[in-house]
Amino acid sequence: MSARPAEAGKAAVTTTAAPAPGVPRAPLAPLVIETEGLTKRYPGDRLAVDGLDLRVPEGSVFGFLGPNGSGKTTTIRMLLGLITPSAGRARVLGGEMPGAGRRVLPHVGALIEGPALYGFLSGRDNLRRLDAADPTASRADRERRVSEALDRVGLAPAADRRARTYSLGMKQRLGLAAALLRPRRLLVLDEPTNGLDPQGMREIRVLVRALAAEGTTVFLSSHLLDEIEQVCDHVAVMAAGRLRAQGPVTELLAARAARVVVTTGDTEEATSVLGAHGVADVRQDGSDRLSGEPPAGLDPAALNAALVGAGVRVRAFGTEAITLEERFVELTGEGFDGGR
Ligand SMILES: Nc1ncnc2c1ncn2[C@@H]1O[C@H](COP(=O)(O)OP(=O)(O)OP(=O)(O)O)[C@@H](O)[C@H]1O
Repeated sequence: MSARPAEAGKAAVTTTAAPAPGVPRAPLAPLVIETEGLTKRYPGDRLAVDGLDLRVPEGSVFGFLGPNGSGKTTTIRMLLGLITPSAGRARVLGGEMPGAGRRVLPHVGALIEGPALYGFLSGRDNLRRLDAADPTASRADRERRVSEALDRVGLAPAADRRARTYSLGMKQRLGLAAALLRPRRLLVLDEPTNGLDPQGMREIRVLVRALAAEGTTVFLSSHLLDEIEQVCDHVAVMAAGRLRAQGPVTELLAARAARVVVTTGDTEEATSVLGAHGVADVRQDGSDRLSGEPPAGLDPAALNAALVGAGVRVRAFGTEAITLEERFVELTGEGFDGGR
């Protein structure tokens, strides 16, 4: 028998890079989602998710990023016990899914593939109906719960309009209100801003941030890098059913050296000096601008001195941090729709 949700995941920890000697390790957050070798093979031998080891720390806003078809929805369906894995295991709030679903799922709010709403009912009546379908929700408090959930997502002014008159963003927010009818430890949102205009996207982002600030862990899938950059502190990158990287966004960027950038008219000579010092992937970005990846441990100042020493007339020299977008393209081998 696994631990109760309230105690869930206490033994599990996130793995982070080892601290420098003498630097105390930061306390590690318990995990709210942890999978091991999670795999889904659909009939016809289509491997949608392949050996996924996912670790989602409590309190994080965790971005599950990957191009369309990379296995995000399939993973979410397995996490929520909607489909059975072909292999591996998934633990959510300390409970093994799908077996622990009854105990775990009341603590998990989910929004997948758009909310199931009745267009002819008002937003408020939709929530009343959903609340009434929850056997653990007391009737006496229903009106209060429904009003609070509508307030939460900023829909109180439109609460008594029919849902079919709502914009897509309002419908998404109503779906979120449904997920928030009771307090949740974890919110799982599958592409929550899909199809929304910039205003609708902003509304969802504000809500996600507010929920995270209250301590709810938010697991959010997206194929939009922009969205992940703006709200998430942790990220996992999927491509073709496999996990390419995961961890705090800052660590993911730090794992890769900045590029050196040299501005000079002597591009040929500079290219050969850079090459001789092990700078890889040297690119000429303009008529007088070169950039490349320095080897680990190479002091940029020494490289600058070497260029000058070789007679290269250096007009500017510096390093340039890699962007999240460049890092993800590297990890997945595919471009992302930046949503810009
Ligand atoms: N029920 C199914 N039967 C067979 N193949 C499926 C099924 N559902 C998904 N797939 C396939 O599994 C792969 C992963 O799909 P999935 O929907 O999990 O990806 P995704 O990253 O969520 O993409 P999207 O954002 O487009 O939904 C795709 O190749 C998809 O065609």
